[in-house]
Amino acid sequence: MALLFVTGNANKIAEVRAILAGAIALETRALDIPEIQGPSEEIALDKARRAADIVNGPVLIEDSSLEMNALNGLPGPYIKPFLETLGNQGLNTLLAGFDDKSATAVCTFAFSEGRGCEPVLFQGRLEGRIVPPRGPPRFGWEPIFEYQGETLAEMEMNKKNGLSHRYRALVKFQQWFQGSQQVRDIEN
Ligand SMILES: O=c1nc[nH]c2c1ncn2[C@H]1C[C@H](O)[C@@H](COP(=O)(O)OP(=O)(O)OP(=O)(O)O)O1
Ligand SMILES: [Mg+2]
Repeated sequence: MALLFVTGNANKIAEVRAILAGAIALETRALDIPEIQGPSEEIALDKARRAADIVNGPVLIEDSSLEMNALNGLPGPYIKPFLETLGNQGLNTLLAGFDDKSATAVCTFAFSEGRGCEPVLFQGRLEGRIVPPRGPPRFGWEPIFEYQGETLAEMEMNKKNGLSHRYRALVKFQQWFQGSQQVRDIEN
């Protein structure tokens, strides 16, 4: 049976499909679920509970955040409204007064078995730095997040999908999910 990935973001779907490369069959549903305030982990747990309530079955969701170290981790999970309001140039300006441009991209997946089931979390982190935009504006803050000399926007998709915060989180999820399916096969 296909796993339902709930997100309103088409770029996330494309990346998750490319990273899983068919290892887990995926269905998707575009729901824009309200997000609480708080740490990424709490946001992801709450998003998964709401998604499981809506679809009344097993769901996978993810929450992405961008932590700027000079700002003690802000914007963090609030990166989406910051990006929408300031743009990539404005996100650079936030760090204008600091020498420390380092930042961490964080991807937190949450999987719930269904209504009333406590979700399980899987997190991946990628450390880089914030730079003036370079590369095509394909997806979000890719043009300003530099990793080993290249912005994510300058990278080949395959390369990003083999090292990203999302890849690192999905490796953990895939290992856990396939293990839990095997246990189920033995039990059934
Ligand atoms: O790899 C990435 N490279 C560049 N930008 C990225 C990436 N991953 C997320 N982003 C952006 C999209 C959104 O502006 C924010 C996360 O917000 P976030 O709430 O997790 O995503 P969303 O609302 O677009 O979709 P969803 O329906 O899954 O919540 O960071
Ligand atoms: Mg969102």
